[in-house]
Amino acid sequence: MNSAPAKIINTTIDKSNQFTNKATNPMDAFVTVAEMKEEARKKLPKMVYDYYASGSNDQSTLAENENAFTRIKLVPRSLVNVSKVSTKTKIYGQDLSTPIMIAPWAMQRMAHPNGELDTLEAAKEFGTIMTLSSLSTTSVEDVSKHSNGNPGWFQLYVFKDRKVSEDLVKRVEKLGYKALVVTVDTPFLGKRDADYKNQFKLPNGLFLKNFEHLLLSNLEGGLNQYMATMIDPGLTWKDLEWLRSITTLPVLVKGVMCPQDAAEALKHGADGIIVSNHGGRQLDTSPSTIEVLPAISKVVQGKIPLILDGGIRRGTDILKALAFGANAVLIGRPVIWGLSCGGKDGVLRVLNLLNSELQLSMAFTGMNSIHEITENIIWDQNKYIKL
Ligand SMILES: Cc1cc2nc3c(=O)[nH]c(=O)nc-3n(C[C@H](O)[C@H](O)[C@H](O)COP(=O)(O)O)c2cc1C
Ligand SMILES: CCCCC(=O)C(=O)O
Repeated sequence: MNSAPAKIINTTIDKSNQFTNKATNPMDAFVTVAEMKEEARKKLPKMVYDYYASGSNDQSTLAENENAFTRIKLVPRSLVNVSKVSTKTKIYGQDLSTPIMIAPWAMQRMAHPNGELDTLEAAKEFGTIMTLSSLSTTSVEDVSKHSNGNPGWFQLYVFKDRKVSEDLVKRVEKLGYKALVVTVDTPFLGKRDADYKNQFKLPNGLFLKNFEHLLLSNLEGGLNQYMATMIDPGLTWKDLEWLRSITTLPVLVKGVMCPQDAAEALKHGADGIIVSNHGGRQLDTSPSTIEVLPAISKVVQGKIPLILDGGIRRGTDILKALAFGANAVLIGRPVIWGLSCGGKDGVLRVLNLLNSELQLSMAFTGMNSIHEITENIIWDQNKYIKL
């Protein structure tokens, strides 16, 4: 018997952040980040999809980033007035509609012709911040111009030739970027097997736009060789002081996975810490980010903003990160899939889905605002048996 094709029900999210079945945009057909990933897989060339999706080696950290969230249980609370749940928050004095920000990810024009510009538009429309990668396929100048001089944050890879990095820092400071995110987990690029097999290279017509003038903009020798040639593996904590001396922008350190490194970051004047294992793309078999967050939060003690990324695919994941001490989260792959599926509208859909799920899970745990969220909403058998 032939069964009729399943009817697609488009689900939109209304002003009070509830899911309803009124379609307004084709992107509303997607109800989960996982569905958007599957659509992106079908749409993108294999070489591009593999580069975006891959983790390093056996991809066990990539999987663990997601699985660790599922193992953590939340405690439902009843009869708390949750008629006015708000996800609003602030970072460095800037108002945000959500604690969800957009992680730096390289080469966005492989996902959509408008690349970084569409991601930025979605971030701004939603009331959040995008961090632009050093390795963008749109220049820092064009991104800034597109946002009327308010482009968000900038991610810095420190080059062997310090002058290249110093010039870039000066450029972004002048162009209105509001913070520098220095990535410290990439002295070399992790071994992502699929990129070797596919002999990854930038598709014709795309370039690393920030370095065109230096002839550092093509990747003919492959990603690993490019990074090994350009990036300084000799970077140390002392260089954080150098970086702070050449800019007035807040400097966040991205790629901290151990409490001792968090202490070093504080000692050397970091203005923020991003707990990250680079989305499972660097040291395989390192722990998930949510697992190490409590120990790092204990060191940071709220002195500077603490942000987590890695494996966030649901609103409940965000709630758990906030409960363990993060002030905000970054999302990487969900945005990649959103941009691939529908440009700006696709990224907006991802932000809407995750924020609505976050809001719903806040209501179920009796939380009305971001700053009320503590570890008390995490199920801990020992704690509850003792009560
Ligand atoms: C395709 C891709 C490119 C990335 N490029 C950069 C980059 O240029 N700079 C950087 O600091 N991190 C980069 N990252 C890491 C992300 O900023 C972030 O740490 C990671 O994606 C978070 O994990 P998630 O994808 O599970 O959300 C990249 C990640 C991916 C998947
Ligand atoms: C040469 C591209 C490196 C960008 C990056 O950080 C990543 O792919 O994880």
